[in-house]
Amino acid sequence: MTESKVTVIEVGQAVIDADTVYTEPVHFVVEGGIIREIGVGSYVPKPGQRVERWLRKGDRVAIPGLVNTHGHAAMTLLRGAGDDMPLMSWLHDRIFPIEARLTEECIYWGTLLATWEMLTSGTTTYTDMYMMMDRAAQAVAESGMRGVLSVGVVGLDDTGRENGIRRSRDFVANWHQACEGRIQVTLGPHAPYTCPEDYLHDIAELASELGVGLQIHLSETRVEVDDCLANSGLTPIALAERAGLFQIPTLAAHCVHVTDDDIEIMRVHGVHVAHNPQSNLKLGSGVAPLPRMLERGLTVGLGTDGAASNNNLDMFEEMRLAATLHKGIHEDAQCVNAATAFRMATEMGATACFQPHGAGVLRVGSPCDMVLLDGKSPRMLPQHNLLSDVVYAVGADDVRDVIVAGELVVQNGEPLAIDTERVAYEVNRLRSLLQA
Ligand SMILES: N[C@@H](CCSC[C@H]1O[C@@H](n2cnc3c(=O)[nH]cnc32)[C@H](O)[C@@H]1O)C(=O)O
Ligand SMILES: [Zn+2]
Repeated sequence: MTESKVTVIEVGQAVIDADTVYTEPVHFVVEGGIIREIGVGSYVPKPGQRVERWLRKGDRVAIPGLVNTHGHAAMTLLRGAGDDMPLMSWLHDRIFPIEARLTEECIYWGTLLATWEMLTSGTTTYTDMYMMMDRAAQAVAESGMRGVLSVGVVGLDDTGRENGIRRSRDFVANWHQACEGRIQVTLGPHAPYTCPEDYLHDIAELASELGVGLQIHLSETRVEVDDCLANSGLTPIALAERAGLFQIPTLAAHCVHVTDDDIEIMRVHGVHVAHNPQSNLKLGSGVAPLPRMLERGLTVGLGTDGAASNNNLDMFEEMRLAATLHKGIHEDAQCVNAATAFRMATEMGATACFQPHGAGVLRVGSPCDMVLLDGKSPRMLPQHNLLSDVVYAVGADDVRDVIVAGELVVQNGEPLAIDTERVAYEVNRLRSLLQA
């Protein structure tokens, strides 16, 4: 009989999913990056079983890794470069001119900075849509993080369109399912106001040929919707449907200014949504009708967007905002409860960004993507309700250890595969280049 080599993780408490909490010591047996067994108390190895690694973390609380369903990682280099501006002038007057100066090394170091910030604040899976994405993928591969990555494309001229199709095709070939499936690739048409309808159709055809999904910004601002209606007589959602986009598994970021008809279109086609409450507030875009989208059965995850429109990548903040903002807007304290916000930041977010069934929870058969919180944090006391503490009290500062695909990637707050001093040096060097 071949010997099985397993990792055992023993913790003081665990939130398995939004409905299941262990408030006494529990162990997880992990093999091949997958949770094979969960049990109360310490683990007793089976005959013929060798425990290769034993993480004894009795003062930790395990939760599923958080899932950031929308962002542009290397925009960490643009953090603080453009504040207090609405989306369109922010993009055209501040962001695009700086992005024109970005180099391959900017994308590599900016993405590595983002993985450092995300991993140490409890995010184990994120999505990306940016440029020079081979260097971003290299950083994600090195960091140990799980990524759903796309080449952002715009189609405002023929050269850009052909170039975008070629870069997208190459990126899928080079990186889809890389690092034993830790990296997945989708297509990334930027938005309906930068990708004409026929180009969106070409992108949908390419996605169908390559067998991948896509991510796109939709109905983020009132201006976007009004312009789209004026130009095509359709909302951005209806235009995306007419372009054939929703024949492809689609993750639509923002969906702030959507009508009931738009939500019905998204429901019928199974369009997933990335809700980015902090970015929508900071850019003055508005507040998405999250309760209505959830009521109608849409799959909605949470995202930070880029660090230039947030300005951090903290999913605990995004989760708490999702659980409180809509209560205030609707004057209804039962709106988007703790379990719903937690589910959006984990299980539903994983589904939204095309992760396999079982991702985003700590059940048997799930990928072992796990965050270990400091069980001795004052924010965990007196613990009337552990899930409530995780959503309404705990923060990124309480993250101690992080495991992705069964591998320890953060220990006592330090990322194990990222040279943080070198990242800080390079990012500061590049900031002066971008400021020039
Ligand atoms: N401009 C890239 C293609 C798009 S990458 C993704 C783009 O989305 C931009 N972006 C970041 N946040 C948002 C947002 O909230 N709405 C729309 N675009 C955004 C970001 O600055 C970047 O230009 C190129 O020419 O290769
Ligand atoms: Zn975005």
